[in-house]
Amino acid sequence: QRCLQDPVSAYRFTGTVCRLTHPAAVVLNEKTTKVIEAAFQHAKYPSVKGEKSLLFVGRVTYGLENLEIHNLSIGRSAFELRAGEGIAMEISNVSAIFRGTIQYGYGSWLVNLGHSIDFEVDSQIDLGINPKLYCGKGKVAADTSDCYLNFHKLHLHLQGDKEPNWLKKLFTDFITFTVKLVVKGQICKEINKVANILADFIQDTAEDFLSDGDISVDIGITTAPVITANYIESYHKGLTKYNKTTAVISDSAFHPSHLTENRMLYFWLSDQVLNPLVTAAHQDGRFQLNITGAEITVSTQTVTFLHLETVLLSVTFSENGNFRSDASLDEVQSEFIREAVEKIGVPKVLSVLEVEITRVLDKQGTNLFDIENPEVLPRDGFVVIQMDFGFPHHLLVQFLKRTLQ
Ligand SMILES: CCCCCCCC/C=C\CCCCCCCC(=O)O[C@H]1CC[C@@]2(C)C(=CC[C@H]3[C@@H]4CC[C@H]([C@H](C)CCCC(C)C)[C@@]4(C)CC[C@@H]32)C1
Repeated sequence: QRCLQDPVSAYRFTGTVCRLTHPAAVVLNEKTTKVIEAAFQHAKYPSVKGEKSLLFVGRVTYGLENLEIHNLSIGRSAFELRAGEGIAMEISNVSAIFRGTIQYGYGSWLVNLGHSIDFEVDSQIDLGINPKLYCGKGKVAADTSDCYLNFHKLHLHLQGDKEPNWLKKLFTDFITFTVKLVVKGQICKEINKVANILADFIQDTAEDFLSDGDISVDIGITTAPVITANYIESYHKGLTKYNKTTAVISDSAFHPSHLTENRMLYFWLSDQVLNPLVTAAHQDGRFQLNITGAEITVSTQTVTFLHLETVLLSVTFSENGNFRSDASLDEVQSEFIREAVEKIGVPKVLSVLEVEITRVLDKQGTNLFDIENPEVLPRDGFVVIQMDFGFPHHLLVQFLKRTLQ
C-alpha cells in the first residue's frame, strides 16, 4: 500500500503512531555533532582538474588531488521544529584543516612544464541543514538537499611557502574556490546519506524490536510524518504477520488528541494491532500455563484443581472485565469457576504474564535503552505507551558503525 497524501484518511489504516517531542529531539540533537563529524570524515573528496588556454601563448593546466580533512572539531548544534515544514539545524564553529596536492603546468607548441606542490587550507565553517521528512519506499525518509556551508575563514598555506609569491597569488583563488565547491558538494551529499541511514536505523531497530521468532509486525508508514513546533509524529501500519497471514486494519481511528506532549516519547497502539499480536503469540504457544494442586471452596464444596487451563478455556471475560462462561453451567459450577478464575487464575496468569513480558522486552533489548518512568495507559480501543529516555552511547556507536560501513 503506497503512502496516503491525506493524514486524516491515513489514520484509519494506522495501527501504531510514534510521537517524538521537543525534549526528545534535544537529547537526539546532543548526538548530532557526532553524526556530522562522521559525515565530514566519511566524505570522499574527488580530484578536480582544469585548463585555461591563453591566446597565442599556450595553455595553463591545474588540478587538485588527494584532498583530505584533518583536525576536525564541531562547535555546537542548534535546531528548531518548524510546523508543517521540517527541522532547521545550525551547526556552528566547524573548524577543519584540508590538505591536498595542487598540480599545475604550462604547455605550448614549444615547451611543456609541470609541477605539483602540497597545500593546506585552514577553515572555519558554519553548516546549515533543513531536513524535510517524507514517505520514501514505505519508510520515513529525510531530504536534506537544503544544505549550505558558510566559510568564515579559509587560509591557504603552500608547501613550506618555499614557492614564489606569484604562484600563491595565481592559485589562491583557484584553490579556495575549488575547496569550497568540492567540500560543500561532498559534505551535503554525505549528510543526506547519514540522515537517511539514521532514519532507517531507527525504523529497523523498531521493526526488530517487534519481531520475535515467526511473529513480526509491518511498521511501514501509511502517510508522511507530521511536524509541529512541539513534536515529530510518524504513522505506521502495525500489521502482525504470522504463519504467512497478515492482519488487516481498516478503522483504527487515531487522533492527535489521544497523546499529550509532556513526555519525550509516545507509542500509540490500536487494539487492532494488539489483538492479532496476542492471538499470534497464543497460537505460537507463547502463553501456555498449567495450574494444578490449588484448592478452593465454593459454598460448602471443596474441589481440587486438576487443570485450571481447562476451566479458563471455557471461560471468557466480558467487556466490563467480569467473566461469563461459554457453556450453560448450573449456579454452583458458575460460582466455582468465578472463584477459581478470580482467586487463583487471574493472579497466577498475571504473575506469569509479567515475567513473560519482561523476558520478551529484555530479549528485544529494551533493557539496553535508558528508559525512564515508562507508563502503559489502556484506553478505549487503543493503548498509549509513554516514557522519557536517555540516548544510550552504545546505540550511537552501533549507528556510526553502520554509517562507516
Ligand atoms: C513497558 C515499558 C517499556 C516500553 C518499551 C517500548 C515499547 C514499545 C511498544 C511498541 C512500539 C510499537 C511502535 C513502534 C513504531 C516505531 C516506528 C518508528 O520507528 O518511528 C520512527 C520513524 C522515523 C523518525 C520520525 C522517528 C524517530 C526519530 C526521527 C529522526 C530524528 C533525527 C532524524 C533527522 C533526519 C536527523 C537529521 C540530523 C542529521 C545529522 C542531518 C529523524 C527526524 C528522522 C526520522 C526519525 C520515529
